[in-house]
Amino acid sequence: MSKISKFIIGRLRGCGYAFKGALLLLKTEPSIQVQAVIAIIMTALGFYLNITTTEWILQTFAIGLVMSIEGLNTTIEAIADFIHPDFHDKIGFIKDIAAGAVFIAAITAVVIGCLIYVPYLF
Ligand SMILES: Nc1ncnc2c1ncn2[C@@H]1O[C@H](COP(=O)(O)OP(=O)(O)OP(=O)(O)O)[C@@H](O)[C@H]1O
Repeated sequence: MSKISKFIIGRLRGCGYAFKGALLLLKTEPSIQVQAVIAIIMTALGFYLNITTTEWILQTFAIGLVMSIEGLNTTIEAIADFIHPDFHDKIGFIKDIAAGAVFIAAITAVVIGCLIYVPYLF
């Protein structure tokens, strides 16, 4: 097999694992499930109010930002629980700052949502 074929097959396999990981997140993580439902509602609202292309870009970016950081937060929690299943201040700190990153992304998404939708609704 040529070098280029091996490279392409490797990348495709990597995409498969990543897709499997995204499905695992959606199937097992309640926070991601809630965010996915909110994303569907916001997408429906976007179509209903016929938002502009720029607004679609911002909304899509905000949804992707929150869900991907939530995925990383879940990963950090899983690693923390695996390497140190018992209570430890440092594990608490690690989990808290990971959750803090999700909070920052979520606030950013709410601000973007308000900037897009407030002018349409009021
Ligand atoms: N092993 C631990 N040692 C110290 N504090 C912990 C530990 N596990 C959890 N905590 C504290 O409890 C908080 C919640 O942790 P947990 O792992 O339940 O996160 P969660 O956001 O509720 O998770 P989930 O995504 O499963 O709902 C952490 O942010 C941390 O403050």
